Amino acid sequence: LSTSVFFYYQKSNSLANIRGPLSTSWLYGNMREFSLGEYGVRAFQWQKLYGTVYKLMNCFGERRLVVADQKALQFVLGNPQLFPRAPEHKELARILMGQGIFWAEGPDHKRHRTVMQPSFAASQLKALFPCFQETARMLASQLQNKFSTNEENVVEDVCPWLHKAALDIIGTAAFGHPFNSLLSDENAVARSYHNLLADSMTRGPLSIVVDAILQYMPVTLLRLFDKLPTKAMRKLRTNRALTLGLAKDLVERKLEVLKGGMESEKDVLSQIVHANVSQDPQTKMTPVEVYSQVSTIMLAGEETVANTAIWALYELAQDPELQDKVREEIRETYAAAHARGDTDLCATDLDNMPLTTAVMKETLRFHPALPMSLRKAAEDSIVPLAQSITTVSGEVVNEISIPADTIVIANSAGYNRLESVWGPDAHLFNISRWAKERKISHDATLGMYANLATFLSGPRGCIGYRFALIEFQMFLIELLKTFRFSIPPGIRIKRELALVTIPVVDGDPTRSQRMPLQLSLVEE
Ligand code: HEM
Repeated sequence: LSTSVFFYYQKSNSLANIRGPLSTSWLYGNMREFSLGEYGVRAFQWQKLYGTVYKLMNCFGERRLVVADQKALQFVLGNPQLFPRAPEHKELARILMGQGIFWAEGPDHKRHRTVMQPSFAASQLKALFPCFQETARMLASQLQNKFSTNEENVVEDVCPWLHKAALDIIGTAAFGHPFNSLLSDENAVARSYHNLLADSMTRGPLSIVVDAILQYMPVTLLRLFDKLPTKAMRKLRTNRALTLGLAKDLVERKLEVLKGGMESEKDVLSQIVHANVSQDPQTKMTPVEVYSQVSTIMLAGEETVANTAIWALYELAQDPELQDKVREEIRETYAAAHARGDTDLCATDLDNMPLTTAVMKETLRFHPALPMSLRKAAEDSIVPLAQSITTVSGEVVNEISIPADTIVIANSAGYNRLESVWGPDAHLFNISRWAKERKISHDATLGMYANLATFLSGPRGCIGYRFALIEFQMFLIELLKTFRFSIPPGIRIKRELALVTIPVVDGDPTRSQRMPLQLSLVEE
């Protein structure tokens, strides 16, 4: 305890000169305003007031650092050995996804990444294009079934549909295993992912305090959390057991294909299993690690893409003119494919749709699925800043000292709204910023795609971002080709945080994930 108190005061002193909002509560600090209610409202106000790096009070007076500065983010995310995940967050990753790449740190993470990275290469994913296409079409066709004869429009919550479609794509493209969840609810593994994060990541004052207490617990005690008899933990345990069973079957099947000398299938997992078999015994992943990649890919790949596509539909539903323009681009792309003698689009057609791509980039900027990621300083560091900040004492500084044990909140949502990078309209959803003629500041580029922090950056940046982009684009193409979307009268949607940002209908006491949209059929 005395060591904790010593480090706590040491850390408090070094961060004392960084500005930030006053804490109104010793118990909650600023965390209720930061992470509860409509996500982002307060955080963006604070960023405007205090700059791209500011200090936040967590529970019991613990200070955290919120970082949206490009250079500082590059430094923190580019040096995972200096800024690993905190032990309690690593444990949460284990509870959710097992001992896969998301959980692994240091040389173990490098080992996982080396085996897995080639399976997510653009050339590999191109071969999987038909899986993306078929599922996106099935999604549109199932939604079409909601229209009974003569009905001009229907109001439908699009969340379950996008989640099922995202799961089905993971099934076929990532595992070569159809879940068919768009067709029926019979698959138990698929069912266990339904609302998994929204239901298990409780969003309330208690979760803030519990999260703060966890960091003072030894890992052995943290492990007991997994055994808690709560509804949320039971849901997570069931999900993990079912996914593990599936993972074992899948991996065994893929190993048999290899042993039988047959050509390996194209799906991501087959490629991973294949790559792992050919690895040096020192760098191979263990069977448990390979199984854990199944739950990791399921969770990391399903919730994120589904929510991103849901937010894109929300933005398009508010802008019928933009929707028509995108629909026209889709129609032209299909017409060009037919004109060259193809019956269908091919993967390279996706690269020639500037308007659709602009909608995707702007959605990823404006609604990052994971708005922040937490790291813990392993040692004292001096971190450079792209934009200087003014300290409490009035000094203007272009580097900051981050003491060991500080929790750093890598604020991707904040970076994606920086006026210095995105212009004075950074807080507006405006796809024209992606037009070629409008120059976006790239003083210090960040991220894996379009200078966005949405997929983060560095050695732990999203391994599946290319997969996500193809999937997202195919959803937009097939849905906009078939439907016009609008916001039903009297509905206001707000954004809440349940590890990922989810839509919630304002005033809904259940605060469940919902996005009711009005759909009408596009005339042929
Ligand atoms: C719009 C969709 C997506 C977004 C916004 C997104 C975002 C992210 C972010 C921010 C991280 C880093 C998280 C952290 O370190 O705290 C990450 C990691 C990861 N993502 Fe994605 N992701 C998306 C889609 C996907 C897809 C489709 C897959 C797989 C099919 C995937 C697989 C992964 C994996 C395995 C990691 C862990 C990488 C590592 O630790 O080395 N993601 N993603």
